Amino acid sequence: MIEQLRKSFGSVVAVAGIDLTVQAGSIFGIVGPNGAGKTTTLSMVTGLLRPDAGRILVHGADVWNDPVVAKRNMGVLPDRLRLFDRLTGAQLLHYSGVLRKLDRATVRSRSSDLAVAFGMEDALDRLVTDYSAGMMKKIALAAAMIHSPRVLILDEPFEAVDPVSAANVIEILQRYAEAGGTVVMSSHSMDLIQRICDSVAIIVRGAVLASGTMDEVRAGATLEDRFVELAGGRKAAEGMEWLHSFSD
Ligand SMILES: Nc1ncnc2c1ncn2[C@@H]1O[C@H](COP(=O)(O)OP(=O)(O)OP(=O)(O)O)[C@@H](O)[C@H]1O
Repeated sequence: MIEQLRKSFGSVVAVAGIDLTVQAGSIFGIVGPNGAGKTTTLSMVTGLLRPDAGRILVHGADVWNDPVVAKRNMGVLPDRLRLFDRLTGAQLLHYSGVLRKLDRATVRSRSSDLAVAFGMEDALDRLVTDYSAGMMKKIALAAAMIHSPRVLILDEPFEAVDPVSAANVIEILQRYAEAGGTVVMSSHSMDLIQRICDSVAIIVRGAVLASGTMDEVRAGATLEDRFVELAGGRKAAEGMEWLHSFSD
């Protein structure tokens, strides 16, 4: 649950008083135009960025007053991946599990399950720094899941991920939610959010313009149409004639 969350960077108001309630066992999507405040919101929710005001409760624990308990319940895929990329994929999963107090045997068996699920069996012995963008995303996602948290907070989880891997990840997330896990994810893919999320919030200029179940927010239209309508519509491609005048 997020209550009256606010954050400014100098004169830029990134998050202007956001309230959201996410039901346990649901997949909740956050969508919004570039610069709307999605990453800033998720960074505050995961304890990476201190809010100017507001409160975030994760299964009853306040992220900023009771961080150890709140963070125990969370698996996080941050926006800009800052991975320990001089490790191999296997080592990264190992340390992610051990830091979460899993024993070595559990880490080993979960790592191999995750490698199969994410199609990364052949990559685990290679350095993460040599991975492609999509592979980095997948290993970071695997690392976020290894301790079986109650809540997964995923910033753009499908960016750069190929369609087969994305389908596998979607199935994993759906089964996780059916078992009672909660997923909060941001994405620019309207089709994907519409297809897999139970509930959604549309954030524009740091404020929630619509939130609720997918059907409530869509209100008979597609999510993409509602998004474009609320985000201020499309700009006509006028005044760019120079682009068609080819400089050669
Ligand atoms: N560390 C920072 N310092 C200064 N301004 C910031 C910082 N982080 C974000 N902002 C500003 O806050 C606003 C919201 O940014 P944010 O990254 O949350 O947007 P977003 O919705 O995640 O966008 P995108 O879809 O492009 O990832 C933007 O105007 C951005 O320039």
